Amino acid sequence: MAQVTGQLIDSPGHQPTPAAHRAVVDDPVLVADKLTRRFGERTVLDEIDLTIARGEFVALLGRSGSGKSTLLRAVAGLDVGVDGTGDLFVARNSSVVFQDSRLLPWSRVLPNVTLGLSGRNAADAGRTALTDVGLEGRMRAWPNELSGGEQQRVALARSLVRQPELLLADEPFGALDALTRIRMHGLLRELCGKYRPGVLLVTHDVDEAITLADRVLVLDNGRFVADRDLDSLGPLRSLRDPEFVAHREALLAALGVDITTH
Ligand SMILES: Nc1ncnc2c1ncn2[C@@H]1O[C@H](COP(=O)(O)OP(=O)(O)OP(=O)(O)O)[C@@H](O)[C@H]1O
Repeated sequence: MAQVTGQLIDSPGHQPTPAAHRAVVDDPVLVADKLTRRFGERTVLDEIDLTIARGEFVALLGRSGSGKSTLLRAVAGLDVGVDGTGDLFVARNSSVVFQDSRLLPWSRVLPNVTLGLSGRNAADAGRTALTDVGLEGRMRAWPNELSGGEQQRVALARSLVRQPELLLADEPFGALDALTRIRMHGLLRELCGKYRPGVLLVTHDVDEAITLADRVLVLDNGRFVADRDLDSLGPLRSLRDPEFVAHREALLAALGVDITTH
C-alpha cells in the first residue's frame, strides 16, 4: 500500500483514528469516517463514510440543501467553527475549484496560476498548466479580458499546477453555457488522465456526473442514498447508451425526480 502523507483534520470532540479506513483502498487521498456536521438543531451530515483513492473520480449529487457543499467544505477544511464529529483524512496536497473562478482581478493570468508557488520552476509549471487548458496564448491577459469559460480554465490550471493528489470541485461548470460545459467535461477528463488526482465533484447535473465519474453518490438527509459504480461504462460515454440511460433513471429516482415527467 502506498505511503500516505496527508493530514488529519481533527474534528471537534473526536479522537482521530483513520488507520482502518486507510487500509481499505490503495493510495487513499480522502477518508471520511462517521463524519457528522450540524447547524444548530439540524444534522446536515449524519455519520458519512467516504473513501476516495488517487485517480478515482467521485461525483456527488443531491437536492438543494442536502449537504453537498457542507461535505466539500468539511473536506477542504473550510468549515472552521461548524459543530461536528468524525474523522477526516485528506491528502496534504489538495486543491479546490468553485463555481466562480475567484481570480485576482489585479493580476494577469500567469501570476494568478502561480500564486503561492515558489522556486525557479514556478513560471514553467504555470505555463505548462495554462497550455494544458488551452490558454497558452492568454498568459499576459487580465482576468476581465477572458470569457467565463476561459476564467474557469484558468481556475483549473491554478488548481492543477500543484499536481494535487485530491481535487475538490463545487459546481465548477455551473455558471457556464451548455456548449462550454461539454467542452469543459472533455478537458477535465483529459487533465484527470494526465494528473491523476482523486476527485470529489459536487454537481446538480446528473448527466455531467455520469459522463465524468467512476462513481456517483447521492446525498439526502445527511446520508448517502445511492452509490453507483460506473466503471462498466468505459472511458468514452454516450448519453444514448442504454446503460447510461439506466444510470440516469436510477439516479433521478434516488434524487426523488419523477422520471415519467422528466
Ligand atoms: N453556515 C451555515 N449556517 C446555518 N445553516 C447552514 C450553513 N451552511 C449551510 N447551512 C444549511 O445546511 C444545509 C445544507 O447546505 P449545503 O450548502 O451543504 O447544501 P447543498 O446540497 O450544497 O445545496 P445547494 O445544492 O443548494 O448548493 C442547508 O439547509 C443550509 O441552509
